[in-house]
Amino acid sequence: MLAVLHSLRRSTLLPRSIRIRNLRLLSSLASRPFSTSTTALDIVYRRYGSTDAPSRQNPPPTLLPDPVSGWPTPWITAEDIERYMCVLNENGWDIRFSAAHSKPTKSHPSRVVPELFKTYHFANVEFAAKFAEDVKELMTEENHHCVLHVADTQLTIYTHTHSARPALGSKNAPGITLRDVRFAMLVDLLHANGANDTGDS
Ligand SMILES: C[C@H](O)[C@H](O)[C@H]1CNC2=NC(N)=NC(=O)C2=N1
Repeated sequence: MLAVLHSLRRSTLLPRSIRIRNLRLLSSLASRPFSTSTTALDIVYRRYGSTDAPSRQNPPPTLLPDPVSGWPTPWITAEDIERYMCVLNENGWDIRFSAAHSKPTKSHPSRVVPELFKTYHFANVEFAAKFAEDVKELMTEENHHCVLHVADTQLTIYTHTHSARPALGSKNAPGITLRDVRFAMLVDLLHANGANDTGDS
């Protein structure tokens, strides 16, 4: 790494501005511990500064929401979005509005709802299918049910909470709650823990 720094400093091929920017970039990389891959766990820990190796058994105490009890569950608040969504988004989760997975009710046979979703990529169909089975087990453990869409070597997970309500509203309305945030993080931890054997790309 240092050799690269020296060669860049000497190279006159690059305009001075790019040379300096590259040097700053490289020196910052050189000073940081070299990580081979950034998994969900790394991002979570880098953000919260824990040093011990995380695992599903001991997820980061600062970030993973506690299990939520009772229904309807309040929607996530603006503070929740600030605290959780940036990390989830860094880990590949996004939000969309769709009626595809809403649970039909008498008053709403079909309803557009917000849902968290993420697509995982695997080296082959078997790994994708195995991970889908692991996620189904997690659904049972958490008593929280999401939609899995397996397409060849890709697995997309959609989650929202059917029995939910706006934090301060009175009527129930499906939405994204801390149940979904917790579930998404547990799936990422499951994936990060199993990354070596699912061969995900
Ligand atoms: C009675 C049962 O515990 C509830 O219906 C649970 C089951 N799993 C669930 N899963 C999801 N995604 N939303 C819910 O509101 C929900 N409710």
